Amino acid sequence: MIPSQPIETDEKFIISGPPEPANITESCGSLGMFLYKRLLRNGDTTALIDGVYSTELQYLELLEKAIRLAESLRKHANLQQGDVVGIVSENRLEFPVALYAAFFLGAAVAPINLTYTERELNHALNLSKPKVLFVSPYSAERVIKVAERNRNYIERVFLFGDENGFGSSVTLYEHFLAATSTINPHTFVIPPTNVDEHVALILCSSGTTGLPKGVQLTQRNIMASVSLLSELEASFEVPMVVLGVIPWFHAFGCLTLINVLSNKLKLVSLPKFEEGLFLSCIENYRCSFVFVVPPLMVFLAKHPLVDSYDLSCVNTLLCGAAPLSRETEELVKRRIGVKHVLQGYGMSETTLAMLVQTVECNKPGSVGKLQTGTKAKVIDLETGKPLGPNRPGELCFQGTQIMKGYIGNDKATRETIDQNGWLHTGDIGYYDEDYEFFIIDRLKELIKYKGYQVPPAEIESILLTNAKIKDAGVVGLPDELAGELPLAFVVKQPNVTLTEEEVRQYVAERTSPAKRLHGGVRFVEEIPKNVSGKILRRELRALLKKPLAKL
Ligand SMILES: Nc1ncnc2c1ncn2[C@@H]1O[C@H](COP(=O)(O)OP(=O)(O)OP(=O)(O)O)[C@@H](O)[C@H]1O
Ligand SMILES: O=C(O)[C@H]1CSC(c2nc3ccc(O)cc3s2)=N1
Ligand SMILES: [Mg+2]
Repeated sequence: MIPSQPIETDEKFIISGPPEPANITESCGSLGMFLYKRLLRNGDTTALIDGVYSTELQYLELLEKAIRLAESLRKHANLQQGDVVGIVSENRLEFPVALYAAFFLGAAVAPINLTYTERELNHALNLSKPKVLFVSPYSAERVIKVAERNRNYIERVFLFGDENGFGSSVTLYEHFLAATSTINPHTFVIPPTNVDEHVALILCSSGTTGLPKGVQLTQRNIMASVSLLSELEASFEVPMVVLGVIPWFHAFGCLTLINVLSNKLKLVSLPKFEEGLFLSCIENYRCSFVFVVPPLMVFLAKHPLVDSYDLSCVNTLLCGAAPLSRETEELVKRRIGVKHVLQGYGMSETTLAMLVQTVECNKPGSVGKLQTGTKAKVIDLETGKPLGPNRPGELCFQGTQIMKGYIGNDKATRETIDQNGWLHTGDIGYYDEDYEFFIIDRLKELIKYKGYQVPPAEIESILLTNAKIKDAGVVGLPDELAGELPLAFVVKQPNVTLTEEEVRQYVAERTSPAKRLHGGVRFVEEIPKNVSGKILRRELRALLKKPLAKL
């Protein structure tokens, strides 16, 4: 039977981003040389400012310290190309020195969350098996305990800061750095590598849907991601002073740090998010560009403290890592007068953003268009066939930012990257006729109500528009008849009265029947989230199993 319509070829619905800038990597031969050249080019301008102590690091100082540390690691810690360096620390000026020293030696870096418990630290360290560890005083006690149990691969522990309260089990980073005070940065040899094979970063995914995975990013992945800010920078009318509060042990923060340092920008670092410190840092250092995650946008939209600071210096907020509603975006724009809120979408597995809005393309609620050197398709959840515009399905990507694979877990790698090199994200979204993408939610987290697939993020965004609600998290309450019932955990604003019926009514007036809170409302003190701003819905589902507190 001859089809009445031309059969839609798969190729028709493969979307390609702009070509990658010419020979971005060929001329360097290694990530180390690529980064070395950019630090050298940036000269003695300020690279980093510690937002708490106001100490500064110039680009050439960073280069000289990183080279000296690399030489010390090579000479006195026997660190070689292909070894792994662990960094368990908050954002502080020694972090990029250790990061770049490892890159100059052709070693891989495993940044690890310093707030991890001993159990989590043990899991993360056994993924990457670092030969040497750099630790912050804030995490040293726990890390040293775990390191002592893993001396079969951890040979040295270096301590940031200027006091060593841990005896001979650690070496002060400052003393180790001083061990080679005379090295000439211009004579240090950075070995060539195979940029496509050589692992540069081993990142822990956020652990939102289970135990964090060890995501291996190659040197090419990192180099390919650097173009993100160079393109954005070109379109900004003000010099970019970037606030770095996103943790550098996470993909979003670490790759943003490398992006900033590769594009001659100035980064003000904060060790963690504290409301007053965050706002005073923006005001004091006149930060014009702030990377944020949605909880920080909700803070800027709703917290009274924001009115006590002058944030008129902020030109652009660049938000990602979790769903951001257009309502929250509008509230922030109106309240602090920021010129641009640009969303982006990425995964640890995609190095940095795959999709990012620009000044020219930023429809409300969209996460923007495809990055350079990247292809995308949206596939039907049943058939796996690529879909056309405005048809929701699973987002899949190919390109120079796609990870090498999960360390020590070929099975999980094969389940994520298919035999044609497509990375299956597990995220549901669509693209419109202008090829701007919209994220709906995670496949794993959709609530199945009577055959409908209800995205929790959509109900959460509606709840956040209620002035009496400070935060919200929505999950499915298991139900024999319906499958699951949408249920909201709600944090009230201080000193407000709000009843369950009011909340149910508020949502019912704004949604179709399937998306209403058939499972009810639970008032809680806070919504559990990880440091990259994602709601830990598995912890909310665990609360459902606990008996309701007696009234
Ligand atoms: N702009 C965005 N809008 C909605 N979701 C986003 C956005 N950016 C990132 N995400 C979510 O974050 C996920 C990537 O996060 P990350 O790699 O840090 O680990 P995770 O997927 O949260 O945790 P794990 O893989 O360990 O369960 C994406 O798969 C997507 O679900
Ligand atoms: O979701 C995550 O955990 C991380 C992995 S990297 C990433 C993002 N990267 C960018 C870069 C620019 C931007 O505007 C948003 C994001 S989200 N998200
Ligand atoms: Mg994930």
